Amino acid sequence: MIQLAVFASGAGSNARKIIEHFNTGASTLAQVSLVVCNKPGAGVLQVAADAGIPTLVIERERFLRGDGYVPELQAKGINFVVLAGFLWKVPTTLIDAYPRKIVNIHPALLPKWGGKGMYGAFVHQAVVAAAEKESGITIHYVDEHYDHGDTIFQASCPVDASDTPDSLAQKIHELEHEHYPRVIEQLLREQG
Ligand SMILES: Nc1nc2c(c(=O)[nH]1)N[C@@H](CN(C=O)c1ccc(C(=O)N[C@@H](CCC(=O)O)C(=O)O)cc1)CN2
Ligand SMILES: NCC(=O)N[C@@H]1O[C@H](COP(=O)([O-])[O-])[C@@H](O)[C@H]1O
Repeated sequence: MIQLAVFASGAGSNARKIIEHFNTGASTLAQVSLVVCNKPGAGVLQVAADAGIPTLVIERERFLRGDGYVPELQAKGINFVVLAGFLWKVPTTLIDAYPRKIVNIHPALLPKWGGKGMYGAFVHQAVVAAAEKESGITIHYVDEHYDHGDTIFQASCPVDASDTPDSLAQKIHELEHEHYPRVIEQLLREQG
């Protein structure tokens, strides 16, 4: 069975949906066996604890300029890494250890509204301020740059004149929860 590590920094609603998909019998292909977080006290740590999944809280210097915690991931038999609201740049040490095995979800239709500083509410604020007519999600491979890796999947939603960053965030979360677990499963099947 494929062992997934989910990396997250915040509330963990996507992590929860991914855990529900892979760890409650819906999938025999893979399981989430580790949740990695860079923010002590983040909600995703409670999501993991509630699901009985081990957690690893990482430190900035070692992650960004050290070994990227690759030894820990390998010791736990991790085969594939899923970023779900993780807010640090993944270093090349980790990318090189998991080629085409690290994916991310971005809450906009890349290549627009991506890059450094474009995360969480900042994305929705920019999209609404620009009076975009649509937004959506992008699931992509992770390379050494922010939001630059090959696109795997996109889904869109309308942005109405009445939308606020919060109402748009709600629409985006619904798209994420609907598609991310299924896209991961499909990708794992295709990779074989
Ligand atoms: N090597 C890569 N690492 C990461 C990617 C990626 O595509 N390649 N995606 C991000 C997720 N992300 C957008 O989807 C993203 C997250 C955070 C930032 C950002 O600007 N972060 C701040 C720090 C924020 C904090 O520490 O609280 C920064 O770098 O100054 C941009 C995009 C995950 N990693
Ligand atoms: N650029 C990265 C980024 O903004 N990621 C976004 O962080 C949120 C995490 O929510 P969650 O903690 O409830 O899953 C998600 O909307 C995800 O797309």
